[in-house]
Amino acid sequence: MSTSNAPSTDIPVIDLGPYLAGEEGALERIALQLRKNCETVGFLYISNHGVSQELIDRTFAAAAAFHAQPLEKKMELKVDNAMQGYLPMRGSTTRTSTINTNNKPNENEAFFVKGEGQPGVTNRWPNTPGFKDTTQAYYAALEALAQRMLPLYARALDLSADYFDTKCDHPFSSLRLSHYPPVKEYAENQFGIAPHTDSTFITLLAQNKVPGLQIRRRDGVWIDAPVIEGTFIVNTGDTLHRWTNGRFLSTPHRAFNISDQPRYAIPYFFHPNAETLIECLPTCRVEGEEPRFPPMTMGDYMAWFRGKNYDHLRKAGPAAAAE
Ligand SMILES: O=C(O)CCC(=O)C(=O)O
Ligand SMILES: [Fe+2]
Repeated sequence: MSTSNAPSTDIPVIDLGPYLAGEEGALERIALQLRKNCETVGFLYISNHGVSQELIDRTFAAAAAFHAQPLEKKMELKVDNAMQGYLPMRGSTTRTSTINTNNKPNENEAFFVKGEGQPGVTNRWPNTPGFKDTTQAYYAALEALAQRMLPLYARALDLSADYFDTKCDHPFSSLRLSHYPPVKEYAENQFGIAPHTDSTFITLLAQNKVPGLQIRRRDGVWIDAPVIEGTFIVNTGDTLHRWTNGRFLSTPHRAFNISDQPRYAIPYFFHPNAETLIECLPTCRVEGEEPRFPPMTMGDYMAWFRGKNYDHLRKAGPAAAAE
């Protein structure tokens, strides 16, 4: 594994407290901080976000308990065409990545929880104690947080504060509970999760006790993502990148586990509604130029993304991924 010794980039922590408390002027002030970060890094840290450490810890524990089960038990909930359920070890290869030619499967397994009421979704739950209650509470807390952040993104883009609200009021999101077993030595071009940018509007990633996440700076150097207790990492994804005509950056990242213990990650992937059209925002058009990305609904974009990256959908063909 090619870790670097480069010093970590100075990524400021954005304190959401004043905004969440409704303090006057906080929306505009924090929106400006957000804009600066998204135009230069696309990988930010938020503190005072209102999600309890107890719930975060419980969700990590739910991930650990699920993955500790025998394989046959996990396979009873094998991932379906709506991407709900258990994705077996090496069940994905990140082929949509524009930053690396990923040709080896990711050395992780995962369980996906989807929002109830999403097209084609019926969540199936494992019997591990408290799993459903914990993951649903976590899902709901992070969905609410992501939605609270929408006015910040809207103002950062000089749009009315409620611009994204109706476009993201039944989000096409998911919670992923990943397990990366320790790997002493990764093969050439093999990773816990291969270099990629997320498909999302934003991803909310709880801090991990086991290191392994790296981000690629704009100068091409990979650095260990700083671990800052009490913060979430907020990662701009490709949906927001496309929507802003490339103005907001989606930062390349990857993960390994070279520790001697299992590593779990619990990213919440926030997407707009399936039917929302992702088309160059009015404030991001460049005079006299065509937008950089063709318009696409969120649902179509995700069908393309999933059909490429997840083996069971790749084998089933495009119709299955669009379900
Ligand atoms: O394992 C991590 O820390 C990051 C996971 C990730 O980037 C992803 O699941 O998209
Ligand atoms: Fe990611």
